[in-house]
Amino acid sequence: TGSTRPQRLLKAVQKNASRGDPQSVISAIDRFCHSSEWAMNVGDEKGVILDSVVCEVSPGCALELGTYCGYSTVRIGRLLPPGAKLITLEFNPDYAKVARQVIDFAGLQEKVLLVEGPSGDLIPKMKEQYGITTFDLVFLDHWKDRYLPDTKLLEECGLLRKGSILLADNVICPGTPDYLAYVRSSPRYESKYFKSHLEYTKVEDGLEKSIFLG
Ligand SMILES: O=C(NCCc1nnc(-c2ccc3[nH]cnc3c2)[nH]1)c1cc(-c2ccc(F)cc2)cc(O)c1O
Ligand SMILES: [Mg+2]
Repeated sequence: TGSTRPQRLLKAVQKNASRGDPQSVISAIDRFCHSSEWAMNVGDEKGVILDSVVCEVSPGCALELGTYCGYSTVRIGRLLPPGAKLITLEFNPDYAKVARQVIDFAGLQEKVLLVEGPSGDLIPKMKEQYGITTFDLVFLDHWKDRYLPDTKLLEECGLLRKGSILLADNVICPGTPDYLAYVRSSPRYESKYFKSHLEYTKVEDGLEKSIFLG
């Protein structure tokens, strides 16, 4: 049987990147997506905005919802301060299998914990199972209809503190209208839109950065 797109993306990393060099992994995936097959990574243009927020927050503890092939996991992981941790949740076992190999190839396995399962079940277990108090940064990039329920779940589980940053991908395309309305209208968030484009295309998309006010 044929390979899947994530498997072909992984082959491109193994062929064109250097083991232990996260930037070469990022470049290999971007080259693959620009010149061979589109894939739903946050991409190079929105990736620069993601990088700037990660550097600004310099999180001791970060959460990613939606690993896919691990592209944004590597982008975030390579910028974490020493001793910091990134937990990334993935529902699809085939995506997780590829992502683990991409994260390992980049040499970031000590900083990143990939957990398989549905976010709705895993978020309430974060404190007891992974010893999390609160997340300094949350990157939302999973199913677009899960952004709002999972944000409410993070609030209810006491996983956000005054100043925690939520950064959401795809708020225009495919779009997350209920999430956007919530963070932009709630007095508990200060929200800002970063206009960009859907990865590897000219279609409009953007990231929404929301500060939890407690
Ligand atoms: O669906 C997306 N991303 C989500 C994948 C995923 N990868 N993992 C999950 C998961 C879902 C539950 C989960 N529960 C716990 N972990 C979970 C992970 N979902 C996505 C789609 C597009 C896109 C745009 C235009 C198009 F024409 C077609 C597609 C662009 C993007 O940047 C995306 O991020
Ligand atoms: Mg996305």
